[in-house]
Amino acid sequence: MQPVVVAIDGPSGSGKSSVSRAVARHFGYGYLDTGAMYRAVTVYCLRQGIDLSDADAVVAAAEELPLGLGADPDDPAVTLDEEDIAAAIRTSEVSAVVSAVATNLGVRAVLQDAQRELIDAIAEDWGGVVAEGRDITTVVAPDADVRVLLTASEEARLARRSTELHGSADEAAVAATHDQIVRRDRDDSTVSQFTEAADGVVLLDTSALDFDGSVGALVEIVTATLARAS
Ligand SMILES: Nc1ncnc2c1ncn2[C@@H]1O[C@H](COP(=O)(O)OP(=O)(O)O)[C@@H](O)[C@H]1O
Ligand SMILES: Nc1ccn([C@H]2C[C@H](O)[C@@H](COP(=O)(O)OP(=O)(O)O)O2)c(=O)n1
Repeated sequence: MQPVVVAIDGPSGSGKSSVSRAVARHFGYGYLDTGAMYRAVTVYCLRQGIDLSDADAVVAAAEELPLGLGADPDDPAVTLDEEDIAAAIRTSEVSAVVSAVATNLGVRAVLQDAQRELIDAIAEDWGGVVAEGRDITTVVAPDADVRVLLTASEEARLARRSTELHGSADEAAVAATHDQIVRRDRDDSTVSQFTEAADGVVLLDTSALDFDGSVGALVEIVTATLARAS
């Protein structure tokens, strides 16, 4: 059996990470969070005192990054030199500046190459991989067996992230989340196209779905696409 590659893209708060992990678990596949790689470069630069606006220095950091990524959807470990940085990459400080790294085209080239290798290796080890990010369906793995753009309305995405970070989706909490969703997507979309489904990419809008409904819908798309191809 050929290993299966499932590519998922989408804007912030659409549910890429959580839904992709659940879908990987369902099929027994490995999981790759490509956003964690941009975040890890950011943490590394902040710790080394590298100015994020110094494009060449940030590319050099991406090239020498001592990164470890676990593919287990139940425990997607992220390490730098063996140190667990899973929490460090998710701080608001990192979320606020990660787009400066993600819009560095030299960094993107380095990480995209690494992601292609990881996708092949994880798919081989696990029989399949669910890889998620912003440019997986279009640039990193355009030949993936299943390609899905996971979206949700800005309102739904703001409410989800706000609930996750602040435990509420009231007006103040949503306002505090605005930069993380709206400004960051605007910056990120200058280098990747993740607002409209490219040719051959299935659009899954989860605005009206709860978490389990989103997982079920994605499982159905994967199952149907693989059945059609066999
Ligand atoms: N369909 C959904 N309905 C409600 N909440 C969801 C749904 N999908 C994801 N979530 C929740 O929204 C938050 C953001 O999801 P996440 O997977 O981090 O999105 P992304 O990786 O696209 O930024 C998480 O707390 C997640 O549990
Ligand atoms: N394939 C990818 C993955 C992430 N990025 C960028 C976009 C984001 O600003 C950062 C972090 O991505 P991540 O998926 O962790 O972000 P969110 O979970 O949506 O908050 O990296 C990218 O440009 N290309």
